[in-house]
Amino acid sequence: MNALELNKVHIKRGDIPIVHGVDIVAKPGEISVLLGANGAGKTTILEGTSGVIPIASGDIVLEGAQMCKASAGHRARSGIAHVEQGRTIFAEMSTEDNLRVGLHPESGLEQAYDLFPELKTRANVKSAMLSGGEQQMLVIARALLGKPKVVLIDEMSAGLAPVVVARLMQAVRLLADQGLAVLLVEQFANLALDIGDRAYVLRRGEVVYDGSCEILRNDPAMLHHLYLGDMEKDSA
Ligand SMILES: Nc1ncnc2c1ncn2[C@@H]1O[C@H](COP(=O)(O)OP(=O)(O)OP(=O)(O)O)[C@@H](O)[C@H]1O
Repeated sequence: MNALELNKVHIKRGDIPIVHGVDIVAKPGEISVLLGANGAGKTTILEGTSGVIPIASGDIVLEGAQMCKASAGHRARSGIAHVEQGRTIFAEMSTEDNLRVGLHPESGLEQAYDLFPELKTRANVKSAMLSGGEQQMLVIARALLGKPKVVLIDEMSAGLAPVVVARLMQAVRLLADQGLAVLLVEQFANLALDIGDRAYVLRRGEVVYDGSCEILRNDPAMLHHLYLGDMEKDSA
């Protein structure tokens, strides 16, 4: 069964239609990668899915249960974790206290420290003092401790050094290998395609590619064309 399904989802920002009837799935054990140029609507889709913003129409289904009328809190408790852009930490609190905020009653902190041993060595440090990469590890680990069924990750690599991004990508792959469904929005398409299973390319709010990551990884010209589409014609 799919962990998460978006069926014919339309989303507006104010009165402006941004996302036009997208179908997206995320399966347990897999990474679905959502790619597209700036402004294509990737963040809007994640926010509509987690309930940060409402959707105009369509269905959001989590393990067979309709979510589109549920509050953001209900969706989170039901198993949709959203790692938003911008690394939202409680800066004055220690790493460990930040992790405890997300802790499911049946979880311990070990899962976070197993995934990112780096955080254990920084457990008692005020999280404002962590590096950008460590802060990103912290927000991903915190999302994990709520025992989600699907995790939505938005541009985790923003502003980080390539070696740190590679470390994060490896950890996300591990999460999927442990059975989680992941929907990953990423600016570095090639890195995401390296770890992903299924890819979606979004252009101006529409899915213009839905298929394997491998095909796109092996065809950079196709990827380029999917990103730019008729903008190439527009500028010709
Ligand atoms: N809060 C908002 N109010 C109004 N319009 C918005 C808002 N946030 C985003 N938009 C518009 O919605 C469209 C899609 O934005 P979105 O952030 O979803 O794209 P994206 O694909 O995630 O882009 P990026 O890679 O730059 O983050 C853009 O035209 C953007 O200007």
